[in-house]
Amino acid sequence: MVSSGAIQIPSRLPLLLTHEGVLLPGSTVRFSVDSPRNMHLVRERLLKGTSLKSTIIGVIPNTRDPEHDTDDLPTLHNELLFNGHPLRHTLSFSLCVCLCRIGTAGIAVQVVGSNWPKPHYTLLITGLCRFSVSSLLKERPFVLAEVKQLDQLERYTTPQRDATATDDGELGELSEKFYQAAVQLLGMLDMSVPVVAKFRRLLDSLPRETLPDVVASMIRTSNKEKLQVLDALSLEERFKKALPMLTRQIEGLKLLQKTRKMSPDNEKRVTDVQSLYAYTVIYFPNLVDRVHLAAVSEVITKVYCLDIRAARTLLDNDHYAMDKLKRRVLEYLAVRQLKTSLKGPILCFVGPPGVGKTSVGRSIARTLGREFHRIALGGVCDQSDIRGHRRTYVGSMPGRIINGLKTVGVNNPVFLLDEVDKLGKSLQGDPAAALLEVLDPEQNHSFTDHYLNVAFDLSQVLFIATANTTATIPPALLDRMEVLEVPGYTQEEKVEIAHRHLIPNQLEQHGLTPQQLHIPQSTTPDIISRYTREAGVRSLERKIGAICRAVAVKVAEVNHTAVFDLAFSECFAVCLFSDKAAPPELPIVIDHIALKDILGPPVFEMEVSERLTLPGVALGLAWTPLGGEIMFVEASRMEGEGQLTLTGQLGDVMKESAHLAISWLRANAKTYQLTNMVGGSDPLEGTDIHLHFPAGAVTKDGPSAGVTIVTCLASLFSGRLVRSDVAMTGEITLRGLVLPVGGIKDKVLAAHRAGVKRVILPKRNEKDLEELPANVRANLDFITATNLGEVLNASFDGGFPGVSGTRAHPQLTSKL
Ligand SMILES: Nc1ncnc2c1ncn2[C@@H]1O[C@H](COP(=O)(O)OP(=O)(O)OP(=O)(O)O)[C@@H](O)[C@H]1O
Repeated sequence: MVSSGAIQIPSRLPLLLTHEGVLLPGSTVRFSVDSPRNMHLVRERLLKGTSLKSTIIGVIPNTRDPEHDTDDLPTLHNELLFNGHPLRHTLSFSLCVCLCRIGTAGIAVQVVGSNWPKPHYTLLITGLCRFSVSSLLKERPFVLAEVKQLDQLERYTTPQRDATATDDGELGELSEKFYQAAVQLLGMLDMSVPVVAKFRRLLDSLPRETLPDVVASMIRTSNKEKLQVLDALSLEERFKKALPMLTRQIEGLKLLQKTRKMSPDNEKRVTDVQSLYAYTVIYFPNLVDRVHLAAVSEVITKVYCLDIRAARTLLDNDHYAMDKLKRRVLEYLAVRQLKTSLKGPILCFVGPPGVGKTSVGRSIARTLGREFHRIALGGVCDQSDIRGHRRTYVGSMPGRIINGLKTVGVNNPVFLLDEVDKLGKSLQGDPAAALLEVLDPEQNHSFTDHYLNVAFDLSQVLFIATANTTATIPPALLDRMEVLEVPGYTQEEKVEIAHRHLIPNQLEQHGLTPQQLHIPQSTTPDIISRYTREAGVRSLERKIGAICRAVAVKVAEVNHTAVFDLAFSECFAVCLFSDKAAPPELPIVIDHIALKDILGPPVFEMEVSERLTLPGVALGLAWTPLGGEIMFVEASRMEGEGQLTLTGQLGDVMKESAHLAISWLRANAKTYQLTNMVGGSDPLEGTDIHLHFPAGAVTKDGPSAGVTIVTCLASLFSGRLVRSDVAMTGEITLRGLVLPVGGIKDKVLAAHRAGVKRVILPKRNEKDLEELPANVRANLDFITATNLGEVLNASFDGGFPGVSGTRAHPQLTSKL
């Protein structure tokens, strides 16, 4: 059997020396790999290679004890000739043994790595054809050999004359006998089992000459018997070796059926296909596709081998802080590694803009060694954006999922579904409904894009979603995701992020070096507090970019002058060889004055204390999808008829909170000695009240401003100033209770950013404080309140009249 024809395996193959299982052409076998040579082969050939060719390897069965396949084997100088060629290498004993064997060239269709219980890989290999080793080219780090193909590959791919069909001699007889025996075996099995039915169909379409290999790999045979089939180079001999094995299997099944018939309640046909098909997955149709694919596509499937320690280091190197998120991401990756499956919850990172959600997604892809693709979902309101258009439309095209796969060119990328909370809806359907199918691991193995109109397997794609808030994510979609909250950063964290990541990145992007621009650690807090007000670090990054641009101009000017001082030839050399501007003598240091020159006058001032200088102003804390915010509440009163005016774009819930606050204050006016303009005990008598929430263009809603409105009005009616360093949040009831609210972490971070010293919050929110960074907890004084009396007492210096003594609870002082 000499190889001829179009389809050839590579003439040089890396060899996998296996101790378990024998790979026969046409079968698929799972091999566990842990010896040093084989591990090298997987890492350097299968995982690094990107072409289909690099997934073809030679499998040489080695029946020796695996323990002996170590690198310190005794080596022999091999002077054997093999197929007429001298073997020029010094070979280990095990290699000499292996060399005498025939092997099977196969395609690695899957590589799965694990570190538990020890580092190893599991390979799924589909056998293509026999080969013999002509000469060894190298022994380390893995064995590479010059090989000679022994079987033709075309027999699987092109309908051609069957070598045995026309043979009237012994071979024809043998092959017919073998075929009939195979039909008999299948007849004894349960056809309702898909793999049996599939094999029955294949039996007629396969060339007879392939049957011994296929059948021997499927029936119960020992490795020794399979080796005999592998070693049989003549077809006749192969039939002769495999036929007794097949007959034995039939006899065994007959016996089994007989014993089952003897017990009346067990008359069903043999369905124990599992025992018969111990190693086998029939792969012929795939094989045909794969061999053809070799000519057109270089895309292969790589399953990661993930090292959790390396993943941790990578995530730590890329991102400062975010400990909780990083821990959860590592847990998620570790579980996937142990399960070696991709099914699992879809992670959804929820947090304000610029806190690193997208960049963590990018790091995960790097950690897994996969392609990364971001799909922006903001404003998508047509389901064909996800699923594609039907081809009947002019200008139709595939959806974003299929387009993304086309862009990355592999079927297992990390897809970041950015801003799932901003999906729209329109007459053209609901894109969220299409996403349901994409994100459901039970359904997405057969995702159908309207444009392609064939099912596509998305189960290898790792989806990660990001959002600013969960409130607007459709519930069915949210249900399929595991939400990981990413809160904003404290000032100290931002300083660290700036110096570890943002400044070096911006220097790099602007072609500057630390020798040219230096932003001292003492300047960064000023950039953060005076020029940005955000939960994340995106504006901070922009400001640093602006500083870099300004400095780049200076550096370029200096260089220009310097270049003119040079002789022409030197000048030419500078132009040729310097891709970065030459450093000026001293780095340009950005101090407070330089900062003002470059960025202009400060955009934000520490305005809290200045604005709380009149009675009738209080500071609240609000949550928005952009993070926490401080929120002033102002009240004024004038002669009138008890009217309440509310301004500042308030929602219904907030308006109701204002009415509640007024009702509670009127009901408790005597206790707290609150008066109207003429000194009467009903604060609203002959008085109009105007409540305003500044930043009038921004819509505000929610119940959490309740305590702030009460405090603001109490200040107005009593004429006393609210403490200038206090901010508060909490819902109120008509009876004066303080109820818990959401977003505490973001709100407290906002208070901390604004320089507030005391935060009043509902008692039932005390547990949320544990999630705050230690330095924030240490810098703030937390007062937890169960009723409005406690809130008022903590908001005014020296407590609030009427409640002191009776309502000043010792627990008002935080124990944190
Ligand atoms: N903890 C961090 N360590 C280092 N860099 C960070 C960190 N957090 C954010 N960054 C940097 O801030 C920038 C903005 O981050 P990114 O684009 O990931 O934000 P995002 O949360 O996805 O925002 P959006 O919701 O607007 O998409 C990036 O350059 C990122 O590298």
